[in-house]
Amino acid sequence: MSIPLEDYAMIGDTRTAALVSRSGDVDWLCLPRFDSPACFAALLGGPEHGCWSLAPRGEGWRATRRYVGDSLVLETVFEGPDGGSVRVVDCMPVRRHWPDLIRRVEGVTGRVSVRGLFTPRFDYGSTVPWFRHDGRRLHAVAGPDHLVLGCDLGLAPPRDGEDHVVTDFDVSPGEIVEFHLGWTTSERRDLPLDEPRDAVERTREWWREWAGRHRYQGRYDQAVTRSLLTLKGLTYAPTGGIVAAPTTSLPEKLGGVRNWDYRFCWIRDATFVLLALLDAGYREEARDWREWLLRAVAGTPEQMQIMYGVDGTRRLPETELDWLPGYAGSRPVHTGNEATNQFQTDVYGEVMEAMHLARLEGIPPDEDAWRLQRALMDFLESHWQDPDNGIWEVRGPRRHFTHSKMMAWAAGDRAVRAIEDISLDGPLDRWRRLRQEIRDEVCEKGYDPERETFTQYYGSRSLDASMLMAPEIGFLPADDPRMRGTVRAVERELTTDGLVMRYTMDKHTEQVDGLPEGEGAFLACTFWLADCYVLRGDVERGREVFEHLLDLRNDVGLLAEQYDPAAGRLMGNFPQALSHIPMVNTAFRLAEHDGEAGQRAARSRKRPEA
Ligand SMILES: OC[C@H]1O[C@H](O[C@H]2O[C@H](CO)[C@@H](O)[C@H](O)[C@H]2O)[C@H](O)[C@@H](O)[C@@H]1O
Repeated sequence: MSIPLEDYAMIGDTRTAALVSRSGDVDWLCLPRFDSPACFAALLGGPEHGCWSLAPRGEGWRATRRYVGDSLVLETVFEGPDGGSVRVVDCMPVRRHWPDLIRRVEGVTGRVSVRGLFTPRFDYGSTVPWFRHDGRRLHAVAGPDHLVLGCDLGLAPPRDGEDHVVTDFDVSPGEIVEFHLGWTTSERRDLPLDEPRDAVERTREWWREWAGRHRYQGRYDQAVTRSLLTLKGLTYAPTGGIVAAPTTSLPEKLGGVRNWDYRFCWIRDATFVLLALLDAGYREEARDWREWLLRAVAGTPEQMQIMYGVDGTRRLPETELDWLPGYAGSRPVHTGNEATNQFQTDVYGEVMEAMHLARLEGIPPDEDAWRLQRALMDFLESHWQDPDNGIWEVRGPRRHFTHSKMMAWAAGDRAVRAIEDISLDGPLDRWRRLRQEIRDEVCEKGYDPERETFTQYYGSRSLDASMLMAPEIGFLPADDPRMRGTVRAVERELTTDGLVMRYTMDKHTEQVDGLPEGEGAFLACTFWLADCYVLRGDVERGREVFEHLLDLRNDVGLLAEQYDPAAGRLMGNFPQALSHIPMVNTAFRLAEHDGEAGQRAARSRKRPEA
């Protein structure tokens, strides 16, 4: 049985990220960037697929861990049955040149025997490297990759016939042993590794300074700060792109086939991150993301994709890694994502919203931005009536998804507002008419008056929790009877143990999404339900849902995409931006009601039209 996702923590350097387990194993790390092949892939198999463990020897050790202050520096304390204890500090210095990972072991009490077991496997666990010892450091090389491992104790080369490196040592109180792992390309013979001692402190300080700049002030400060740090950790600094999660193929159902690669930039997810960061006051990241977007989508609007690689790469072919058994046996394991080629109307609304808010927030204008927006509107005017794959990226036939049309309305609305509020130049009357036409159609075809709810797609009886976003985007106020009815329907038909499934799962599901049914409750949808309560004035009910979600975070404050209420486990890729974004949003919303924070971005002042 695989290690529960709850047992993992993320460390990262804003270019890639590693998952470290509670028992001291680095089980996932892609180098040099998020979407590179993993050199430690035990997460999706076993230690033989790449793992670096560092922990006290023997049985009976109890681990407690935390991030050191507001940082991505992880500290795990192991306490032994005989009173001995040792602290392991893990971090990835925010990168200047080469990616590196530091693991520091500190003796706390007693004399403790520690074992390091270094088993790199390149290309997602498939390639055993050649090891070389240069008298000081250990080198593991294969194909394009070269890992360099240093340790102030010195390291022995692997023993004959062995393809891993064992380091046994003892530490007493106050003693420190540091390991420093760097990556470079294989043609380089060596790597100038930084002096690690103060790298840990510098890394901690870098994150502390970043976290200290947000403007949330309220009772959920710790949760908000951790979510913001996680979102920053999912940012690819060189380009401003933001990945949906640092992992691939963590299943939406244990043993299931819904296993996808999330190490890419979805326009939708990245826009939501941007809005949360803007709310929190991070304008630099917002500006970088806007620049990334403008570069990524450059070209004709017909060619705009719903996701790109971190550097704007367009082709992300979906392939199976058939040698990996998968997390808890969940196969296939994928790299790349076929959803790249889908048509999803909502992204036009998200781009229009992001650009509009960036302006309202005073992000310095970019002359290409409005030109791009006008081109997108031209495209949307003749394509909003096309069926699409929807927010959930169904792999079944395209349909008229109600959420997609609502987001087309949002695109029209932001285009109109850009002219009305900011005096940009455009066909105001035409866009006003378009906006009205879409609204009328959605309210007629996407709403079931008999059941008093918006439905998943025109004419269907299925429900979809994405409808809960209608008040947030300004389509209808939360206390509109149609929204109240939709909330009742979601409570009745999509909610299990207080958590919301994203859409109706029944015998028709496979026809709609093209995949066998079965997955956990979708955490972002549950936050959206909380938002609906708060927005219509049921603040305590919203708070209850929010605090229930807070309880699902693991001990270091991280959430996956989904939660399986029956198994009591986090499911899906981890940690997931789409879950941490609404954590920030809902906390801001509650803070406004509590009178705790009045400085949220302009977005909160926007009120839906009836
Ligand atoms: O469930 C099928 C789809 O699942 C993935 O998409 C989900 O994750 C995306 C990234 O967070 C999110 O934007 C989308 O709304 C989610 O449904 C997967 O990437 C798709 O390939 C898959 O069809």
